[in-house]
Amino acid sequence: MTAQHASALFPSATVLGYPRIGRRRELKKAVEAYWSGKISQAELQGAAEAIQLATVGRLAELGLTGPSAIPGTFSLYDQVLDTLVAVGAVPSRFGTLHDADGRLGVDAYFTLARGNAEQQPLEMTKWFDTNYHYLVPEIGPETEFSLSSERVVEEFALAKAHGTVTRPYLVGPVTFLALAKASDGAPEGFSPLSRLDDILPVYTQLLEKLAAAGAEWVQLDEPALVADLATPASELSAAVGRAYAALTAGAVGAQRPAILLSAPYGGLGEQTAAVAASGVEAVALDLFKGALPSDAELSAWAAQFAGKTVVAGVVDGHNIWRNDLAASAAKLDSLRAAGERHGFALAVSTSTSTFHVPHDVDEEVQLDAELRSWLAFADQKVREVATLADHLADPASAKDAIEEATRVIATRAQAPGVRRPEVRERTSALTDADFSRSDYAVRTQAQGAVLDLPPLPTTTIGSFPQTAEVRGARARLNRGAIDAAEYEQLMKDEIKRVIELQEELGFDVLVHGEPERNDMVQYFAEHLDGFDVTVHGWVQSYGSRCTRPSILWGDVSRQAGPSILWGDASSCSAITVPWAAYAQSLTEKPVKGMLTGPVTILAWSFVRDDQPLAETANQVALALRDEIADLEAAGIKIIQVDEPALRELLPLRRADQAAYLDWSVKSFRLATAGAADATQVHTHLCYSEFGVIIDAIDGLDADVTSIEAARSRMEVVNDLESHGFGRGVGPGVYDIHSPRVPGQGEIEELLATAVEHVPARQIWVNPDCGLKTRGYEETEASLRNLVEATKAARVGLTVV
Ligand code: MET
Ligand SMILES: [Zn+2]
Repeated sequence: MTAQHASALFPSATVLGYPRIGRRRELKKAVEAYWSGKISQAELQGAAEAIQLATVGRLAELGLTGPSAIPGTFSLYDQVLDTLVAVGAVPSRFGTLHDADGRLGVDAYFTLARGNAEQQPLEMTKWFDTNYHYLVPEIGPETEFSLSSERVVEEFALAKAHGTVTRPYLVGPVTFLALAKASDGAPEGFSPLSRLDDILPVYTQLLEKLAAAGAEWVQLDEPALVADLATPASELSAAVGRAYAALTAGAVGAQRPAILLSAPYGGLGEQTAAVAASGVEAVALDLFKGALPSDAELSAWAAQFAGKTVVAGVVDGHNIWRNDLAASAAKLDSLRAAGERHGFALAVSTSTSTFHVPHDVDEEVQLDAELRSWLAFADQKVREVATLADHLADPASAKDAIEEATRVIATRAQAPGVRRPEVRERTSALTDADFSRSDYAVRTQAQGAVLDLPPLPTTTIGSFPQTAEVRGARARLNRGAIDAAEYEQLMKDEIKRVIELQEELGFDVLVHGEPERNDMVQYFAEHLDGFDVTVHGWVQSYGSRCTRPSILWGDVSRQAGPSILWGDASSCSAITVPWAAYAQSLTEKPVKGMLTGPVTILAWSFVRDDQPLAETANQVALALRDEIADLEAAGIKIIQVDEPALRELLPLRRADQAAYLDWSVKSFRLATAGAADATQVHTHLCYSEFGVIIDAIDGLDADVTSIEAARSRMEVVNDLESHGFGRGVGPGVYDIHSPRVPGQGEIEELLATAVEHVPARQIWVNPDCGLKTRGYEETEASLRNLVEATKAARVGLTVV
C-alpha cells in the first residue's frame, strides 16, 4: 500500500458538475445582453457571480456540505475554452488577443468563441456522447502556452469569500490536447498531444495559484480516457503517466491542491492501470455507464487504487430517471468491502457532470405527479448522492429513501401507456422489406422526371429566423391570449413571407421555414403519444444556446385525436402536413417537407431506459413513416428527415459502435423506405467529422445529404472523395453558428473546392444548418451571397 497523502479527506458525497446556465437561464440572458451592448462587462460579471453563489448555496442546501464537495464548474461559455484561455493557447490566426499584461480578457474569450470580421470562430463539436458542443482548440508547433487567465482562481476566491471552499475544475491536460485539432500551419501528421510537456508547466503554475488561494482539491477532467480516439491507447496511457507525474510532483497543500482525476462518460477500460498508477489522490469513475469488474476480477482491480479515494459515479449524470438506489447501494457495498481490503477510501458521486440535465423536477408542476416521481434532475441527483453517502455511513439512515426508490421504479413498469400492445405488434411484425427502397439509379430517374432542378441546386436546411413576433404568437397561444385560428393565421403569414423571400432570392428548393416549431424535437414530442415536455427543463447545448429535451417515457405513435389546429384537417393525426401543404400551395417550386429523424428524436430527448433503444427508435420511425405517406398524399415531392444527432450517439468505444450504427441506420431506413421512388428523400447532419461514420451515412440511403462544412473549411469533401460517396450532397457553405456574413467570393471558393473533389452533378448548395437562431438581416445578406455565388459557379460548369 502506498503512503497516504497528507491531503484533506475527500468529501463523502459530491457531483462532478452542475448546470451553469442558471435556473431561469440567467447566464444566457446576461451573456446575450452583453454581446448586444445592452449591459456592461461589470454587469455581466455581476450576473455570473450571482449564478455561482446561487449554485453554491443550493448545493449546500441539498447536502453537499463538506469542504471541496461543491465543484467549481461555472463557465461563461465553455469549459474547454476556459481551459484554453487559462493556458493561453490562442491560435496564431487570431493574431494578438492578449492584453499588455499577457492576459486574455472577456472580449478575447468571446472572440475565440464567436469569431470576428476576419476570423472564423474556433470549430465546435460534440462533447463525447452528449448534445453539448465544446470549442476545439487548434494546436501546432507554434502554439505558445502561458498562464493567461486566472478566472478559475477568482471563481474559487469568490465562493471562499462567501464561506465555501469549492473544488475548482479544469479540463485535464491529456484531454485538452487529445481533443485539439492540429492548427492550420502544422506539418502533416502533427499531433497536439506532442505538446504535452510544454503545457504542463502552465497547469503546474495554475495549481500553485489555486493552492495559494486555499483550494484543497482540484478536479482535472479526463474524459478522453474513456473513448477510443484517434490517438492510440498506448500513447494516451503514456501521456497520463507523464502528465500526472509532473502535476503531482509538488507537495499537496503548499504547492498544489490534491487532485481528483475524473473520467466521466464510460469505463476507463485499459486506461485504468495508467490512472491508478498515477500519483493523483482521487479518481472519479463512471460506474453507471462503465461497470464494476466481475467478482473474480474485483480484487486485482481494487488493489490498484490503494492509497487513493475512489469516487464512485453510481448516479447517472446524463439522464433523468430516478436512480435505482438499491442497485447503487449494492455497488457501493462491494466497493467498500474491496476498499477495506485494499486500502482505498470511497466517496459517492454522479457518473458525469449534471449539466446535461435540467435543474429541478419540482419546477415541473404541470407534469403528471406519477411521471414526476420517476424523474431525477440535477437537484434530485444531488439528493440521491447524499442518500447513498448516508447509506455508506449508516445503512439504517438511508433505508426508507432506498425502499421508496425501489417502489416507484416498480410502479413505472406497470403504468398505463408505458407498454401498448398495438404499438408493439407493429414493431414485431417488421420484415427486411420494410427497411429498403428501390435502387438509387431507379429513384434518380423517377425524381428527375418530377423535379426540374438546375445544376448545383440551392436550398436551405429548413428553419428561417424565428422572429420575436413568431415566438410571441406562440407564447400568446399558450397563455390563451389568442385562439388557435389566430395563431394559425399568424404562422401562415410567416410562411408566406418566407416563401416570397426565397422566391425573390432565387432558391430552387424552398422550405416553409418551420415557424410553428419551438424546437425540432419538442414539436414532434408534442404531437406524439409517449412523450411529455417540460417548462423549465433547459440544458446548455453550446455557449448561450439551450434546448429543452422532451421526455420519452412510453410507447410512441402519432396521436389519434384531432389537433387544436387546422379545423377539419385535424381529424387526421398528421404532425406537419397542413403547414407543408400550405407552403406548397404558394409556389411552383418544390417545397421540402421537414421531419426530424428517429435517432435525433431519441438523442435530443430524455429517453426511457427500460428497453433497448432500437425498439424505441423503431416505434418513432413508424410514426414518421405514417407522416411521410401523408405528406406524399398532400403533393410534397421532397422530404427531408433530419438526423443531426446520428454522430452524437455513437458509442465512445469502437467495440460498441457497429451495433449502434446498425439499429440507428435501420430506424432511419424504416422511417423513409415507404416513400415512392419519385419522392426525393433528403437528410441533414450537422457536424463535420464525416469520415468517422461515412459508411453509416451511406447506409441511410438518402437521395441527398446536407452536412456542415463551412467552419471546417470544406475538409469534408476529402472524405466524400476518398469514400466515393455517390449520392447527392450539400456541404454547407455558410456557417450559421456565427453572426458573420460570408462573402460571395468566399462561397465561390468553397464551391470550387467542392466540385474539385466531388462530381458537380452530386453537389447541392446550402447553409450548414437551420437559420432559426439568426437575425433576418444577416441571413438575407448571407443567402443572397449564397445564391449569387452559385450562379457564378454554374457558369462554365460541365455537369455529367
Ligand atoms: C440542428 S439541425 C436543424 C435542422 C432543421 N430542419 C432546421 O433547419 O432548423
Ligand atoms: Zn443542423
